[in-house]
Amino acid sequence: MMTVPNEPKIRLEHVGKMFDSFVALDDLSLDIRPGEFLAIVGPSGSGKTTVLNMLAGLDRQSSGTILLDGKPIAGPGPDRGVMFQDYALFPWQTVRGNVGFGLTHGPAGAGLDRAAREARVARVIDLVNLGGAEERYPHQLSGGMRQRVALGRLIANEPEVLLMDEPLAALDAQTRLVLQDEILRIWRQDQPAAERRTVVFITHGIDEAVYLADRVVVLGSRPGRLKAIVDVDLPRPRNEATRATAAFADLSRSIWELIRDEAIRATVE
Ligand SMILES: Nc1ncnc2c1ncn2[C@@H]1O[C@H](COP(=O)(O)OP(=O)(O)OP(=O)(O)O)[C@@H](O)[C@H]1O
Repeated sequence: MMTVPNEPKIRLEHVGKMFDSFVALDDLSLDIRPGEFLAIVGPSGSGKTTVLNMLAGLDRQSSGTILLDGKPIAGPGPDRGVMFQDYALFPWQTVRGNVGFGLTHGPAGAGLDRAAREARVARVIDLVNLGGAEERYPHQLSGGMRQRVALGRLIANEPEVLLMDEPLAALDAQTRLVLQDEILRIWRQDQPAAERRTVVFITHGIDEAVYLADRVVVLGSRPGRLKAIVDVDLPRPRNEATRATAAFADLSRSIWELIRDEAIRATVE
């Protein structure tokens, strides 16, 4: 990886985003550290997806600067992988075909011969616990399995930065908990930060943000703006016991208090 120690992986400096005269995001400055798991929470309309789209290079800020490894983001690139809530799998491709799609058809596979690509796909399928389902098609999979495929496709390309927009929101509560642990394992929470990828993870779930993240960025709305950055100093590796601690409950409550009024307002307007 190109990461320079002590330099931020991503730096946002006074970033603003307008849609015509509507301010979707106002003056956001934030450093994201290499290997960090950063969660973003905030009420509906606070600009979470707008931030992620700009980091992905799918949209451009109206003002300010966004640097990745010290260089301005000019568009999408293989150094960043994106996963959405309803990440559309290719229905005509099997699990193996979907996981390997970026390697076969995208820049991530350049320089890998067929055997190397197949070996990587097999390793990733194992990693996301889809062994035995390689030849199944998306319509033959549960929602949880489909998001595993999407996760596999994301990491098969080995991007340095994972950008995830509510990837677990469509799943039932139990499956979501299982996949949270999978994401932490894949992120290598038991390894030093230098061994990890950088993750930016948007969620509506405050508990989910606290369970997963090193820091939680809390955005406010109207206009979208930074409200607080909360350090989550819960020890790693985290597991079921983590959720039962008083520290976990305290952190979740304090984040909820930060967004409660706006979240309630967002439901009645
Ligand atoms: N292409 C667009 N054109 C006009 N307005 C937009 C566009 N994209 C987003 N917005 C507006 O910008 C604001 C921020 O949107 P964004 O999707 O980033 O919020 P969010 O925090 O991700 O919301 P949610 O939690 O509902 O997904 C919203 O008020 C939205 O309506």
